[in-house]
Amino acid sequence: MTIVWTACAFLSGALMFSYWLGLLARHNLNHVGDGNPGALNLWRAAGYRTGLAGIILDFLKGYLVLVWILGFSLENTRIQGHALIPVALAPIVGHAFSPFLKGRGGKAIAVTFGVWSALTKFEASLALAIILAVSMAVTKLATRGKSISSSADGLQVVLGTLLLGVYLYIGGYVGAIMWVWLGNVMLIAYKHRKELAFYLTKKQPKPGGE
Ligand SMILES: O=P(O)(O)OC[C@H](O)CO
Repeated sequence: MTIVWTACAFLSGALMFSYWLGLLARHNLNHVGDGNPGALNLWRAAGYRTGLAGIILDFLKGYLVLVWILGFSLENTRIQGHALIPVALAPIVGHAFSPFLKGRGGKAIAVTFGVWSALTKFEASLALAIILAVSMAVTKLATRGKSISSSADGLQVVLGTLLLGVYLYIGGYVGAIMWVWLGNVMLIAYKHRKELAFYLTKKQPKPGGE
């Protein structure tokens, strides 16, 4: 049954709501900002109302499918032990490599929040949101309010997801949850590889996503 649940979770994650909302508003997100088919570029292209709808739908496709499969509590879920790992990672993989976009997909930030909200009853998502907010506030202070590069944005997201692991570990999370976190970090780092590469090559990533 794990394969069936993983497939359902993957399919839900693969639904590219922000990209499709962009098309409905006559914008191809591949040509907006950094080309990521996510809610930030939808917001830029189609305004805050459509952008918010994209954030909510991209969040819910990770949250609702896992609540449906796992229930509201991991203690009483039908998915036991390490079977949780592929099921929980599937919505993130689905968004990151969506077959609806020929495997290209997005950076998987919004769906990551949805997944952690389902796994930890919002606790880890709140922690990640606070980590990212503090990191952005510190950066704003350090740069005296100047807007920062997409590389710096990407680095913050990757470091924030890494720090989430420290929070989870200190919070007593063990076993499958920590493997889900590790898989999540690797996926987020891979999807931000061009931004991270800047710190090695000093070449800014070109607009156009992948
Ligand atoms: O990570 P995504 O693809 O959900 O997109 C969310 C934001 O647009 C990323 O900045």
